Amino acid sequence: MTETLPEGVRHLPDYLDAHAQAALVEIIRAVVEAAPLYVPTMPRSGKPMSVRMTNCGSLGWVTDKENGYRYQPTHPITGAPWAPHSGCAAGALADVADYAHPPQACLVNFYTDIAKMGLHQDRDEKEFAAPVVSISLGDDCLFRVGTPERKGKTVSLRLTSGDVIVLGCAGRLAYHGVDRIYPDTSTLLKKGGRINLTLRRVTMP
Ligand SMILES: O=C(O)CCC(=O)C(=O)O
Ligand SMILES: [Fe+2]
Repeated sequence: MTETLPEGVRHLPDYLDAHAQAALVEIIRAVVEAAPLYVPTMPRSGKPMSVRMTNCGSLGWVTDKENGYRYQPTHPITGAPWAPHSGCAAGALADVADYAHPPQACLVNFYTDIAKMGLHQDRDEKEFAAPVVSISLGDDCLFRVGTPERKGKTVSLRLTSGDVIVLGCAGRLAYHGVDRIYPDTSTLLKKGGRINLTLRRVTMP
């Protein structure tokens, strides 16, 4: 099956080899130890998301009932500053992004077998000239991506461990989401599940 992706959306299959994936998992393990995964909740409704999250970098993306979607320099539960994302895949952004400045936020999403993420735009940043770069690790998922219009046509593609998705230029505000996880499709994570790292530039340089 060949996928025709919406304009500005790039899929780089097997971008990270097995060694690079394992190294990244070790880095994420340390990130999660310092900044535990927490259950994000939706603005206003307070409905819990099925994905658990943490961040590294100078800014982290968080959400809760009271204050909604935002970036902040500290963990919402522990209050501690996020650990720097030195080495945490920041190189990937530099390599694929055609953007001169480093990412500030590295969002870590953890999906169990039943977790998913509804169709949304990444638009809490001030700088849309920088692409969003997203890395998949662990179990496969069914990723859906469309256009910057909510009702635009979408295409679905299966992402596997090591794949990278880039949302840039006309695709920077493309709607996207994760419809499902395919359990037990990777042995990278000992307890299974899927990790997604999303690297973003937040402020204007
Ligand atoms: O898990 C993914 O592949 C997408 C994550 C995402 O879209 C987000 O965190 O904004
Ligand atoms: Fe997103």
